Amino acid sequence: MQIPLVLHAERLTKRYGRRTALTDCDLRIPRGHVVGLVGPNGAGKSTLLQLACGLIGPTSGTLSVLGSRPAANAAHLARVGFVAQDTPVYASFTIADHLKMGAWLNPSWDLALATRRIAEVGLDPTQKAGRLSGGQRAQLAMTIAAAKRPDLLIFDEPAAALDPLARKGFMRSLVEFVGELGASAVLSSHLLSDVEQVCDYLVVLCDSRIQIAGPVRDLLASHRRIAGDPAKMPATMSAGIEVIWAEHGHALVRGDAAVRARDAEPVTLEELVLAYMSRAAGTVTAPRASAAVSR
Ligand SMILES: Nc1ncnc2c1ncn2[C@@H]1O[C@H](COP(=O)(O)OP(=O)(O)OP(=O)(O)O)[C@@H](O)[C@H]1O
Repeated sequence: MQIPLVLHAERLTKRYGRRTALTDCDLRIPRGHVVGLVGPNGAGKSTLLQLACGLIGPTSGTLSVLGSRPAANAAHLARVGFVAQDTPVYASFTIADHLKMGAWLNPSWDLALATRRIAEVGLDPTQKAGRLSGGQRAQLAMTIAAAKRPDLLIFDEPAAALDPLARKGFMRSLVEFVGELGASAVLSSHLLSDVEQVCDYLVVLCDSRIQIAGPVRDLLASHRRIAGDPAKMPATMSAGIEVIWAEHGHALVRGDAAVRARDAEPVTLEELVLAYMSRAAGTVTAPRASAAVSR
């Protein structure tokens, strides 16, 4: 039986004039995950999320979301909740106005869920949204997205401007919403600790290209850190080991042989992400071993 995909991209490319934001991206992300989308500034993360919401169209290649073209019709739009980078709200509307507007715009609106969450996070429904703090605004934007009862929640760095405590509360709410709705989620973030805390699937995007994608557990299981002189590593590597990144006498390597290698140590999610980001940025100090492992 084929597992339904939440995002399926094939050779997805997006150009803005002469600038390329996404290049030949292939992705097959099964439903039921909380996906962490990470990469440096300008990597193409927001572009990918905006394509998934149907806010922009691809230059070439294809992307399907929950099995359909993004924003294919009203019914499909209702299945996707989006929280944008700046968590926009209507400044002169109260929180209660926002909930009323949500009910008016969304056929599947869950007013009980929205009202309960607003109370749980300590917001006053009569307060004007323009007077909310960044953290409160983020909670309101997430509540509105979740009260649509979507199958997919998309977050574009919504917690970036929040202090650590507000971010913790936001992340907890995110996990609770996903659990309560039985939804999938995609979250772009620069904060690897957040990704580590809530995501069970990772996509690393650098310089417009997917570097690696997969369930966090599988990725951690297939990579190791080994000690040695990076300059000599390719010569000492056996077939089936790919050097992702090497520096300061250590290398992050991938492959079955790497996992079995003597003295190989487990890697953290942060080490894994930084290794792929360093490689994409061209700061690799050791060349790849000849027997590269396919993605
Ligand atoms: N509307 C636009 N017009 C022209 N270029 C754009 C536009 N939107 C994005 N870009 C360019 O596309 C590339 C990818 O941008 P994008 O915003 O998707 O990256 P990002 O990974 O989300 O970055 P950040 O982490 O800084 O938010 C960048 O080079 C950016 O300058």
